[in-house]
Amino acid sequence: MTSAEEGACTDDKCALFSDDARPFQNDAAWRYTEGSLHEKDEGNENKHKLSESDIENNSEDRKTVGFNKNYVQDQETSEITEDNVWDSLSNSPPVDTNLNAHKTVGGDAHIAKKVADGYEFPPLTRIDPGTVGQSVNVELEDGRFYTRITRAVRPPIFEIPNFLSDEECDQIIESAKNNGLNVSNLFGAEIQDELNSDIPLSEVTRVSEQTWLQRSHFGEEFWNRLLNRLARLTEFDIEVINRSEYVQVVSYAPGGHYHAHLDSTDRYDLPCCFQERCDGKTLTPQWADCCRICRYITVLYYLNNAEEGGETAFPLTDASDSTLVEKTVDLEKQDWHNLSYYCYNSSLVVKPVRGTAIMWYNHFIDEQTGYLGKADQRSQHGGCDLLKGRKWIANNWISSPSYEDRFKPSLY
Ligand SMILES: O=C(O)CCC(=O)C(=O)O
Ligand SMILES: [Fe+2]
Repeated sequence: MTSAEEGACTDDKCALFSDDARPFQNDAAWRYTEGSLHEKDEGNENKHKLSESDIENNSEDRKTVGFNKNYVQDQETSEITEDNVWDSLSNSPPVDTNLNAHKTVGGDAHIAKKVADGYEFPPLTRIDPGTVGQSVNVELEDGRFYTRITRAVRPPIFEIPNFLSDEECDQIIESAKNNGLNVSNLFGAEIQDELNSDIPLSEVTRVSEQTWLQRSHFGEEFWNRLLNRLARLTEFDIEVINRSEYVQVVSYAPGGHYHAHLDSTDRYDLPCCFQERCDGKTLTPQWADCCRICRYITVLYYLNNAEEGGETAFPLTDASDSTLVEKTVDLEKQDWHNLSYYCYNSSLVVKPVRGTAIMWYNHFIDEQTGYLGKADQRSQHGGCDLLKGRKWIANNWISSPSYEDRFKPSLY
């Protein structure tokens, strides 16, 4: 199957998007797309169409209805209860009997080395963000300096203007269009159920289309350039970047959004999905049962200027411990997940500017092992309603294993 055949939607199933904005020509069936590169789900149909009246109703909802108390937390987000919320505030390792193993072998955990029969993922590091507003010149290519601006400290969130050139943005968008885009799903949950239901569009967790780009879609030269720039930006071994997930390109039409979520998961009893998928399963809801997403860093690229709306919002970033506790218990009483309503109340709101990259950490570092620790609730974020035009972004997630799996090869 060619990639064009894989990644596509038929005309009527592409109806989330207006004709002039619809770049998708080919006609394979809709399928789960979060993490699914090779499989299609013949049965999925997108019955929820984003019409002009939807968009009007959507803004009407925003004005008059307010937050729907029945809103269900994004499945990609870990369940938070009063009992475990304090865990998510600290760097403390999870209560996990496997940790005993770390104690006996942990002495050399911080020495990264190539091993004869494979690769050892190095322990994790974090760039010191300094203070909000701080600007540092970093040499991301030989002789070429970029500005890295601190936008938040907990977690560190950086903005790097002009990280991608206009030509590079165009090339990524073109490759994505050629590859074909499909309705976006959630890790472990079918968005189709929400789209098919009667709930207003503003209550649907994620409304966008996406595709995955591999090295071959970029071409060797562009890929290597990007890899090097990313390695210098993240201060990671180039092999760590190379062993991470493919690049996810996402496109939003007016009314499109992605409510607040974590990009990673917090299940310590499961292997990382970039290293293992159970029984060869490739469709997200299935593999969500048997592996967890391990995205230490998100690097998000804005590929165009969203005409109006479409900001990336971080509702909890830099929140005090007490605010975080207050905001993450009793989730059914919370309003901050729904960015159709909450966007501009968020602690950080980033306007999409073509070529800019934003980068942040989704996990703490486990203090005992130096490897992947708990997910950081302050990294909750999402895309606000796009009001006009079209928004194109790409996610470059930097995957990282647990200490125990540091020798396990990546599937990428
Ligand atoms: O669209 C945005 O600004 C955020 C997208 C996002 O968080 C995601 O795709 O995981
Ligand atoms: Fe995200």
